[in-house]
Amino acid sequence: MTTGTNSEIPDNADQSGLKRVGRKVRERLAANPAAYKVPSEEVELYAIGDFMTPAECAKMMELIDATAKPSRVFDLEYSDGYRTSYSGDVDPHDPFVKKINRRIDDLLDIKPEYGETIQGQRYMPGQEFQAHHDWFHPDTSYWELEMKRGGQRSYTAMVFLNEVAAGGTTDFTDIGLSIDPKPGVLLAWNNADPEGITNLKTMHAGRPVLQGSKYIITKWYRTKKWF
Ligand SMILES: O=C(O)CCC(=O)C(=O)O
Ligand SMILES: [Fe+2]
Repeated sequence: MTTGTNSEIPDNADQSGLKRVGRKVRERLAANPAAYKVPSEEVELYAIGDFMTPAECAKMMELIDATAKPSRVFDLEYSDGYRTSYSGDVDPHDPFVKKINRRIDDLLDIKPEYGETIQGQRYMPGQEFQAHHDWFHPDTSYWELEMKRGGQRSYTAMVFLNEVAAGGTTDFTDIGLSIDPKPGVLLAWNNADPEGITNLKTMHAGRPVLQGSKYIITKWYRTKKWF
């Protein structure tokens, strides 16, 4: 991994971009009394309560259901054992989705063009998203392509849309933090450390839903224009 201090070394790991986005979000959220910084030395993580109203959560869940194929066979075929939830893009041109999208951009003060489209996820009992990092690992087949189409994933924003009867917590497995889904709550975390180095400690999982269902939206930001 390069440090970016020597201009002859290309910043392949996107350190300067990650550092820049991280700083900007930090400044923005520090000035927002509604943003609660989750106490951790290792991961920069914030929670914002009531980011979406109950009516907005209900509407988003309807959109997720509308894009989700109801068939269980489809779900089984879709699943790769790693992320077993239904997952799909909600229509980015839908005026309501656009409104929520703009609100997240504004909350974090990240350029709208850095943002990937909002993803909806629906977990039924037994479904989960096993421990992973949202940032791209350099040893993967898609790393080079992704670096060219927006750079590294800088920030993650995620909103819980409903109360889960049992299970479905979001666990940051390396720092021993477990977060209960609370409708309307937005979580946002920096995938890098303040120096712009991708942070191993951001390892997290969507634990299996045991009872009921779990709906969330996720939005990932890059360090450059995403396309
Ligand atoms: O479902 C969760 O709690 C985690 C989702 C997640 O990690 C993601 O969408 O990247
Ligand atoms: Fe994730």
